[in-house]
Amino acid sequence: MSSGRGRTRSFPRTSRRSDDYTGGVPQLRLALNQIDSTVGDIAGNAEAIVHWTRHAAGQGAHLVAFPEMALTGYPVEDLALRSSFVEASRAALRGLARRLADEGFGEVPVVVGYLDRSERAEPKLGLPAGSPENAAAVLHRGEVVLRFAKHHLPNYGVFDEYRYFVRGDTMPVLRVHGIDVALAICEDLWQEGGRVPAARHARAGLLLSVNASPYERNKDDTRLELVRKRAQEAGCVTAYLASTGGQDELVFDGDSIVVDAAGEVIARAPQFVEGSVILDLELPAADPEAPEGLVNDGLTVDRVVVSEEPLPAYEPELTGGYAHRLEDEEEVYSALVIGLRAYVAKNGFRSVLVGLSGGIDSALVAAIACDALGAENVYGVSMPSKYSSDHSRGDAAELARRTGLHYRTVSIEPMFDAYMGSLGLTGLAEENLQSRLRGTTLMALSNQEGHIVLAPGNKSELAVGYSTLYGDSVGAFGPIKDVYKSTVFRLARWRNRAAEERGQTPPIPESSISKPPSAELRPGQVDTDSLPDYDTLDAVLALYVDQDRGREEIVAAGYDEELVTRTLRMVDTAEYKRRQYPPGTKISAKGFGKDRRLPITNRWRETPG
Ligand SMILES: Nc1ncnc2c1ncn2[C@@H]1O[C@H](COP(=O)(O)OP(=O)(O)OC[C@H]2O[C@@H]([n+]3cccc(C(=O)O)c3)[C@H](O)[C@@H]2O)[C@@H](O)[C@H]1O
Ligand SMILES: Nc1ncnc2c1ncn2[C@@H]1O[C@H](COP(=O)(O)OP(=O)(O)OP(=O)(O)O)[C@@H](O)[C@H]1O
Ligand SMILES: NC(=O)CC[C@H](N)C(=O)O
Repeated sequence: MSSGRGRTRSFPRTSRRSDDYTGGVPQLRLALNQIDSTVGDIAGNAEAIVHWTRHAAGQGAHLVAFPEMALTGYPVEDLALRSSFVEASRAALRGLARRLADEGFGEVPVVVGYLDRSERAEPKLGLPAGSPENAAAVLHRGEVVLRFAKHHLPNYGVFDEYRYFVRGDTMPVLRVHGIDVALAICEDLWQEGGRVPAARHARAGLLLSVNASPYERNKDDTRLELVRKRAQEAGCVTAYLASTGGQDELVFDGDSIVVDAAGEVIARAPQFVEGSVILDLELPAADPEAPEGLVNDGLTVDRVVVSEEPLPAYEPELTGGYAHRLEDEEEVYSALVIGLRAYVAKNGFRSVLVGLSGGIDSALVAAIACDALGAENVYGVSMPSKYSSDHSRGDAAELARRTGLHYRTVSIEPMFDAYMGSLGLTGLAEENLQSRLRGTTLMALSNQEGHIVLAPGNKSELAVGYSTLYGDSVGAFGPIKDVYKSTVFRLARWRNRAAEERGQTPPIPESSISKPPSAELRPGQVDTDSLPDYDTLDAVLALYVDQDRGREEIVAAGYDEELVTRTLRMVDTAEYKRRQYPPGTKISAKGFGKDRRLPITNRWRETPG
């Protein structure tokens, strides 16, 4: 499913009308379609491409672009290894070219990312000829007139592109209305060398990069600086087309950028919103002396001319604009909303179920779910035991009242008594039984009613193993699994503040935010009985988990030696639990999952000395 198919949204833009406009320079109206594709839904994605091309053509665009692998969705992971999928992508691309022409858009070149296969082998990566390519093509007059593969492949963090793809060795250049447009795919901009300097050597008038760049906190600033730097290196206007939406743990945050040759921003699209940036550019005419053949870094120019004649001069109207930027908490919160919404919708569900303890984690998860899906699709269950405090029950009910989510109470006491009568458990076994009865209750209701269960664990808890296996860790999706507890507090406060500013009821009860966190599995239990305070814990975890610093370094950074040793040990011994945790939205550079891969069986310990 690609959202927004039914409606078409153009981002706000400023219009400039200049009386002294003389015209006569090569011009282009460029449409960057910041769309949300769904992995594997080739037909649905093709439909979206037609829809947005229709919109762009209706706005008079001369060149239309779609993100990296827009036709297949991104990342396709091991689907790339299945030739049936690769062939379906190739066939769909040809079909799309014909369809666009049949619908009357054949004259407008359309750049589309898709999955292809290579004639060439990549022996260094062990990839034979016929292996997949992360490719893009230009469709024009019913034909695929130019195709190319990503040159630089990302092979770090969540990316494994050496595992799949043969890299491209051409410098694709599309001549449209007498302007040379150099083309690139995502990582081509992130690494030094390759297509950026090649675009300069090829004397391109515009560098157009199609991307699928997963969201991480603060990455928008990094991207902006990157695009500005690359534009200066390429020596031409640079358009960076981003995708939007969510795919499993990844969120694509939009924020397409166009900068001039000096790196000054011409246009910046909204974050997290599907839509189209359409703008008029005045660009240098193609250089008749522009080189052919090998230009740079083993890249050979592959130039295709779709139209040599410059356009009759027209007055530029769509001259860019700068979309409103989200503040840090709003940005992270939006990513969490988009991630959950995409997961639920793209997996064919409508509603979610969450255990409401009255605590901040489940309250934040419920608030995110209400924003993502509407309160009418969120089901909360209070499952008190004999250790549940009155305020916990009250806070859970208050959350339901504030948000309007469906709410019910299921006491776990009779089940607990039945188990205790049969098994006679004590200590930790008795504590965890309560959590497991809640997990079983949620899964039973999920089976019965068809909602997916949300696991409310945060990154701090996941790091130290502070959750019960098959208890509060059950679920389909963990919306805040990459959010440290200290950020959980900030997000909850931000969400309430945002509601107040909009004249709405803050969703999260104040006492859920202000009371000391507790698992309430035994009388009077609070998290700080077994864990350091969350600010200190999170600071140590940020060094160990996110930055891979060793024990000595963390102690040298000023943290108590015993605390560091204990924390690191907890992290190390919880790997088995994390591996069994549901997927959840990534917001950091190192989320638990593909970003951080550690052996479960592992005797290495960051011990003193
Ligand atoms: N390497 C390994 N590979 C596979 N399994 C391994 C294992 N090491 C232990 N195990 C197994 O794991 C199980 C122990 O794990 P588990 O049953 O989860 O129990 P455990 O981790 O021992 O205890 C749960 C902890 O989480 C806390 N908690 C629970 C619930 C909610 C919250 C909260 O505030 O959110 C906190 C609770 O207070 C307690 O400290 C045992 O069956 C053990 O055999
Ligand atoms: N009484 C309860 N009723 C319903 N669900 C519960 C209850 N107690 C715990 N849970 C579920 O188990 C999860 C773990 O909760 P717990 O109270 O152990 O600690 P927590 O990690 O501090 O979470 P929270 O901040 O949501 O309380 C909760 O988020 C909630 O989904
Ligand atoms: N799809 C890609 O090539 C993405 C890689 C790039 N470094 C990014 O995170 O944006």
